Amino acid sequence: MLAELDQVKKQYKDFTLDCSMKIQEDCVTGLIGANGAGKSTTFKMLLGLVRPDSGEIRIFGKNRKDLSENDRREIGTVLSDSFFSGYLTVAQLMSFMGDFYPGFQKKEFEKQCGRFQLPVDKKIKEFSTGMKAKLKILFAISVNARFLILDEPTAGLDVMSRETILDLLREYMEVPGRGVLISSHISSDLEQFCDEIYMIDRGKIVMQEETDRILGNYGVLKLDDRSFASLDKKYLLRIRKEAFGYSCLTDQRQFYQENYPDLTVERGTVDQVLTMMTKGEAL
Ligand SMILES: Nc1ncnc2c1ncn2[C@@H]1O[C@H](COP(=O)(O)OP(=O)(O)OP(=O)(O)O)[C@@H](O)[C@H]1O
Repeated sequence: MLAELDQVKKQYKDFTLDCSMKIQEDCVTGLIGANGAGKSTTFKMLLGLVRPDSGEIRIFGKNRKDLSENDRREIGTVLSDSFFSGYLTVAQLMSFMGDFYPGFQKKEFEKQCGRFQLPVDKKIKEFSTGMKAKLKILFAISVNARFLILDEPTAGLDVMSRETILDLLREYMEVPGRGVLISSHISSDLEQFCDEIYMIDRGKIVMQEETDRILGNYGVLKLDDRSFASLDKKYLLRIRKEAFGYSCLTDQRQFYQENYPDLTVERGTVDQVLTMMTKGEAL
């Protein structure tokens, strides 16, 4: 296990976070939720930047305070803008990265900069948003950490740049024993990339599921009032009143497809499932 949050709680004035998660090796774990749902607070607690009020956080099986220097170097994260002095060039930054991160692979990093057309002799302040995002991910990957914690690494990027970054992360995951925790409010990113998805809503984890199971077994039924009244509801997770009748979320799509061939049963996308889990009602 790379990391575990066990009933971790944090209270702000009008916000309560109450979160349990497990992040496994060889697995990309996604945290998805609306703005203000608690994603960044969860990440900050994992990184030791926010102290939880209660609960336990373990990284590599240890409490944060027991992590060795080497353990800490095994955690890669997207560096904040403030880390990069905009007046430096990538070449200048590269020259001292090795002092901070002994695992920094300069040659590989340089190669990747070429591949992603990041000019090493241009000042970072002159980079576009997409170039900066790629640079940050490249740095995070190049320190050769076992565990990457990436809070919205694709935020503000166009489709092409997002794809590039996801490709980079896929390559990173080819080495056994590694793992990534990533958040995004773009659910299609997570759908393509994550093995396991946690959904967070107003500080609570409302669902945890393998992506393959979401895409393979979940579905949304669209029914009028009469069909809804006669429906077997035992496999419904959430229902939502609509103008036409009801939308219902199930994790047994096949059951409804086989037993109600006339019903409209849509394949569950991560986005649909999140919407139903957060806006629908439990039965
Ligand atoms: N230091 C703080 N003091 C008070 N409230 C805070 C603090 N940090 C976060 N919050 C509140 O906690 C809630 C969750 O914020 P958080 O940044 O974790 O959400 P998020 O899911 O990352 O959102 P976004 O997608 O917008 O980044 C918000 O209501 C926010 O106002």
